[in-house]
Parts: sequence; structure tokens; C-alpha cells
Amino acid sequence: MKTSGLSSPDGPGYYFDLMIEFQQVYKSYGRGIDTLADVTFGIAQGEFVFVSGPSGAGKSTLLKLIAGLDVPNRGTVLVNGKNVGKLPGRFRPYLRRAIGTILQDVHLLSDRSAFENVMLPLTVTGHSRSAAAKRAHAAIERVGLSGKDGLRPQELSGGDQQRLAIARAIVNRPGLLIADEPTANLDRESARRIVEVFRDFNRVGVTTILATHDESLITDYATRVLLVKEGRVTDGGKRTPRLGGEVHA
Ligand SMILES: Nc1ncnc2c1ncn2[C@@H]1O[C@H](COP(=O)(O)OP(=O)(O)OP(=O)(O)O)[C@@H](O)[C@H]1O
Repeated sequence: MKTSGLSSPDGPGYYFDLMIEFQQVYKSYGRGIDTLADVTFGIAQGEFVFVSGPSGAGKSTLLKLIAGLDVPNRGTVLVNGKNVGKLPGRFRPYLRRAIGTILQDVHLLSDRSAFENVMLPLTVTGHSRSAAAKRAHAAIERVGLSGKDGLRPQELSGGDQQRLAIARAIVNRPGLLIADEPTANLDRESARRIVEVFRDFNRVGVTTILATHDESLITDYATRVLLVKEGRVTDGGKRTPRLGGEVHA
């Protein structure tokens, strides 16, 4: 991928492998206030990044811009070198599949089993029913929900519902996983276990971006923090989490 003129927190070479690039991005929702203003940063392939900041700061907005669910008013958002804001409509399904997205409202289908919820993203990808079922079972196993395939979302605990949302997000094997407050409403222990599920995916190479305002999770797990506050994004750079975990390049 090409380099950019961005300053690098880690010296030359860092931006050669950029997966996500924000270049002077502005986003407002038409009330004269910029939710995001002049935001410039890059995320390299394989990073494990937390997006933090107070409620209403713009964390969800930032994630939606990456996922192509919203477009900037000014500036450029590149994902894998593609300008997401200008992506022709016919390419959007490919972007959706390249990014595993877990938004704040989990949007699991309550009238379908856990297995059927995970199968859904595969129905549009042209897999045979048996190949899709194999993948769905593998995804369910990867997030630790084996044996719960037949349960409906409302029969699962809050933590297990998040696991199910993660299984559905990764079933198409995306290279990028983004999750908005995936541990909200979970007790401390369940929250940690969910972050560890994400960390396991990151360890096998999935670039992972988690929005949270939970400082203890950041202390324990973050290898890099982007702080969103009053429309600005401050890059905290690389850090060593309390619970170890290697810092990715
Ligand atoms: N679709 C929208 N239309 C109008 N305003 C919006 C929209 N989405 C977000 N906003 C506004 O933009 C600001 C940032 O919202 P955002 O949801 O990105 O913040 P956040 O940091 O994720 O907050 P929280 O932690 O509470 O989820 C808020 O003032 C919000 O009201």
C-alpha cells in the first residue's frame, strides 16, 4: 500500500502497511457542530486498537465512517487503500464482508437460533448450504458457544449474546473487526472474557478496533488508544497493556 504524508508514531515504515487512514476528516450532523473535526490517523494491519472517550464524543461516528455506514463531510477515509466515502454502491457489499462489524445494538434476530443468526451473512456469499453450515459451526466454536447453537438469542446471557454477535461478524473471515462498546452491560469478568475473544482473533492477524469508555479494559488490554474528545482524536501511540499481550507492528 502507498505511504501517506502522515507523521508516524513509530518511525519510517509504519505507514507502508496502513489498513485504515483518516486524512483531515470532518463529520457533522448539520447542527453547526463538528462531531469530528480535522481527524488524521492511521491504523496498520494487525493492530489491536481501543477507541476511547466520553459518551457522545464521536466514537460510534468514527467506527461508522470506517465501516462505510456513514460518509465524511470533508476529508478522506481509506480502508485498504479504497476511499470508503466514494465507494460505488456495487462495491459496498464487498466492503461489508471485508469488515466484521458489531454495532451497539447487537441486532440479533430473536426468532432465529444462534446457528441461524451466524448463517445469515453466508447466505449471500454463494457457499453451498453444507459449506456454510461448517463455517458457521466453526465460528460458533471459536467464540466459545459450542453446544448453544440451537438456542435463541434471548435464551443466552448478555456475554453469550456478544459472543454470538462476534461469531456472526467473523463468519466471513474479515481482515478487520470493529466493535462499538461490545462490553457495555456486562459485568467485569464477562467483559474481560469478551475482550479476550477479540484478542484471540487479533493474535491470528485480524486487525481489531474496539470502542469503549471502560478505563480498566484499556489499562489491561490496550496496545494502542485513540482518544476521541470534543471532536478531536488524539493518538496515544503504542503502549504495553497490564495483562501483557504482544504489541503488534
Ligand atoms: N445519525 C445522527 N444524527 C444526528 N446526530 C448524531 C447522529 N449520530 C451521532 N450523532 C451525534 O454525534 C455526537 C457523537 O455521537 P457518537 O454516537 O458518535 O458518540 P459516542 O462517543 O459513540 O457516544 P456513546 O459512548 O454515548 O455511544 C453526539 O452528539 C450524537 O448525538
